[in-house]
Amino acid sequence: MAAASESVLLRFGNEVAKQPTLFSGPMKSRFLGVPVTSGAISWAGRKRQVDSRLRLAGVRAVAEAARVQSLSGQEPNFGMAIDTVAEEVLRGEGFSGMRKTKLVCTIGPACCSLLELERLAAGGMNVARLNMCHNSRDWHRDVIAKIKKLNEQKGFSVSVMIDTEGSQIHVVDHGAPSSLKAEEGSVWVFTSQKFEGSRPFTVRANFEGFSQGIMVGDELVIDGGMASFVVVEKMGDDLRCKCTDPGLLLPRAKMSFWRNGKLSYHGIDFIAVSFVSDADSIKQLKNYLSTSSSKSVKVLAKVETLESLQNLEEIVEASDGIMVARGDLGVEVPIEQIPTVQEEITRICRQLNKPVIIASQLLESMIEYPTPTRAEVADVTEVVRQYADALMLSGESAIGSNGQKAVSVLKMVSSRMELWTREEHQQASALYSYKKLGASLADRIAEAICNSAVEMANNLGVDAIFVYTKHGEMASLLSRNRPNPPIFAFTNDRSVRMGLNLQWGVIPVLVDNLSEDMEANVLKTTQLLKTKGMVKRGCSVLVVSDIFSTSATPNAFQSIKMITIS
Ligand SMILES: Nc1ncnc2c1ncn2[C@@H]1O[C@H](COP(=O)(O)OP(=O)(O)OP(=O)(O)O)[C@@H](O)[C@H]1O
Ligand SMILES: CC(=O)C(=O)O
Ligand SMILES: [K+]
Ligand SMILES: [Mg+2]
Repeated sequence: MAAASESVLLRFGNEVAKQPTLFSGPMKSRFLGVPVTSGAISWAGRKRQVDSRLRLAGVRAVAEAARVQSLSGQEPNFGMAIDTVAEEVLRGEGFSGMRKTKLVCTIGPACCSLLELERLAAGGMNVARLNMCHNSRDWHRDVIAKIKKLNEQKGFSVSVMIDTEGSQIHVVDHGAPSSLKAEEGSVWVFTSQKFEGSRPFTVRANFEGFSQGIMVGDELVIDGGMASFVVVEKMGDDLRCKCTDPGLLLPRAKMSFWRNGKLSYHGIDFIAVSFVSDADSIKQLKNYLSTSSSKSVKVLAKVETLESLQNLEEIVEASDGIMVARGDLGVEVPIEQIPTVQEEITRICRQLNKPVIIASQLLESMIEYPTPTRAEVADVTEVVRQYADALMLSGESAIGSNGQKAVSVLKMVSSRMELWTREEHQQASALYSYKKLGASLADRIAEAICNSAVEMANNLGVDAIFVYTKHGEMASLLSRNRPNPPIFAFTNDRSVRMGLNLQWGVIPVLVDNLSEDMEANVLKTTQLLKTKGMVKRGCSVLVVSDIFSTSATPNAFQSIKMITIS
């Protein structure tokens, strides 16, 4: 057999071991015999850390003999979709050119044409944010359609986030202590009259003029789509509304009106909820979504009030991610506290394995001027140093005249800081992350495997991590460790792919099919990447998976394996 590549396969059973059995006996030397590409540092010393971490985690590793594996032989008709921007970078600069910090751009009048959107996507936008506070729903629907078109026709992978209306919208309350279900066809009165307790089918709005300008036929949307009504009658300032889309009415829900056509949630990947105060509203929205056709939509909580800071951990736990909305937050808390609050939120999100976006005023001056201030560059640099998942542009892209340029500034500044942490502070930051992270999540096995995999990847100096993942969980756990090499997450679930667009260092790749045979998955995907010129001979890759290993091992197995591209 030609020694095209040598690999070691480590299999981790799902049960917790009583005895640490890792790396004992002959396996040790075989393992140390893995051909390692440049960058492997002091492996023998580091191995002890890997050992002890895995022991601590109680993971039993069944090490298989080192095997020679040839990655030749192509599978016909195996489809794979990877963002065209990532593809270009890979071809040109290789794995080391991949940016880790993700970019969110708010879409507004300055960038809503197909051409402008394409420029933003080509410039590196990973997620497009649509703020429901502005413009009509037809406008939003049109932008979403354009993004979908670009993804389909030009090979981009831009996720869509809608940001529900915030301070501008009305808060309504039905007075009952918990949520009420609005059934389809039921008729409710929305009133600004104050009353104690609750009245059947009555919801009060917090603002007297809430119905001004509203016409019969308008649509009333609760919490960005939790439930919808159509206005059937105006009675003075009150509105009689019939439920058209059943759902839950939370105490203190947010209400907005729509006219002419319905905002379709089709194709939306994230809902960012403004002015979240506790975990309940997030839980209820997620619960509602889970019973609707929008199951896979991820719910992000915007932290922008004092209350949300007081309930931070429960909010982070309940949501699929956080946006640090520094604009409104800066109104609620003294602005000198924003930097420390931001760092703390970022830390908690990473600890609890939830992506975090830092938003507002990152490059504010660029709304008008073509270059950022030094202070803005320092701010962005600090966000990247704190290892936030994503940076967000607001007015810079939505209404500014230098949107593309602002994106390229974010890209440059983040790439620079990422390189610096990688090369110059590699060890220090690795130690920092380990001390801080610890084992804190529910799935401690997966967590321990991913922590160890990242330590291995960093120490072995591999060029990339490939993770084969059904639900994205392992990809996100790897990302949480902020590894030096980029993480390619292969999944056969479109919504998993779009959801991972927000995660630090993850390049989601959609594949036709993930087999239970890991060898086949690795072979097919690697071969295809090679054929497309995206990986080169000699690259070393650490492979992690949460997919069944072989038919001989009927239980779910997770594995770590190192391969060298032949
Ligand atoms: N779809 C849009 N149409 C018109 N203007 C927009 C649109 N989206 C954003 N803008 C403009 O860009 C500015 C910044 O946008 P952004 O959505 O971040 O506002 P924001 O008020 O900070 O958000 P939020 O209301 O969620 O706190 C807004 O003040 C608004 O003037
Ligand atoms: C983005 C946002 O909502 C804020 O900064 O307030
Ligand atoms: K908003
Ligand atoms: Mg806000």
